[in-house]
Amino acid sequence: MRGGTVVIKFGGNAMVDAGLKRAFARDVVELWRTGLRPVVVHGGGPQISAMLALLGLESRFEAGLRVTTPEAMDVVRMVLSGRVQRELVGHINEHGPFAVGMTGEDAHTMTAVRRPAWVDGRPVDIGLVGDVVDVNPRMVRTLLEQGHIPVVSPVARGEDGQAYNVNADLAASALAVALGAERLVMLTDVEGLYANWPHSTEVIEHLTADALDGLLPGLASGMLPKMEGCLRAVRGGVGKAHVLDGRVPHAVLRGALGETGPGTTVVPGSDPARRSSGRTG
Ligand SMILES: Nc1ncnc2c1ncn2[C@@H]1O[C@H](COP(=O)(O)OP(=O)(O)O)[C@@H](O)[C@H]1O
Ligand SMILES: CC(=O)N[C@@H](CCC(=O)OP(=O)(O)O)C(=O)O
Repeated sequence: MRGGTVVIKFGGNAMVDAGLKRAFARDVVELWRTGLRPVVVHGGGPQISAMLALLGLESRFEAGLRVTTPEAMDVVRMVLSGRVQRELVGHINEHGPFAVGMTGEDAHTMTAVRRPAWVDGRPVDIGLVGDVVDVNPRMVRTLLEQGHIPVVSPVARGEDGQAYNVNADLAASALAVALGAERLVMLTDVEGLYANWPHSTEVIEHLTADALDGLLPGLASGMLPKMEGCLRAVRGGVGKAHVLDGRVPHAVLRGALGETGPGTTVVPGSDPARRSSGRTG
């Protein structure tokens, strides 16, 4: 294999459309054919919420993280690795024997500790939510060396053997660091990081790690773990992290191949942020 490793986070919100999922799978195989080594980490937040609702269980988030009871944890595991991952693996494998699904629990790939959410400067108990503290990338590397495309569900194992629900952005980031990935590409359902959201759709196109660090405390909901993931990635040695609109055809090709275009790119270092001329309102 010639190319470097690219970790791609495919968000649950970018996966709501069957056509988009098929197009994403085609693009990932295309990347593999160019010689890159794609690793997919998938989300599934909306799909988990839908299943919880069907079962009459509550969905509640604190600082962008799902409050996860033991009952909810069973549903998270079932939906992520029993449904969302299976579907994605199936779409990729329409093109050949490429994809192999696994979770962070497999071969102790991701070890997590229970994490609180920080709300108004105070820790809040959010149940079985994990922060990845150790990644053993051996299994993922073996799959890559065998010519496979790993598709990883964001569930990690605690030292106690307990399964923990990990935000997929943070799982992708931890894996990208451990693999020494060239890039981390996060596909979501907005054009990138908006400055002053929800009052404006002005995309911040370029951010250094230090500038992003300063912005993090002001970020809300799903963007908080995503940008925290980008920050951890570039500080951990990943060359670039992109947040791109997964609803746009071939966004993943653009991000992984390093072509410029709409979206937010985070790089290591400390220059100021650069913004596009988007709409404000
Ligand atoms: N500053 C921001 N810029 C863009 N989107 C934001 C911002 N703050 C919060 N959001 C919300 O974050 C969402 C993306 O995160 P999330 O719902 O977790 O998506 P994904 O499933 O792709 O991880 C957007 O749809 C938007 O509603
Ligand atoms: C702790 C936590 O919040 N875990 C997430 C895992 C899935 C995820 O991150 O999915 P998206 O990328 O689609 O948001 C959840 O339960 O929704």
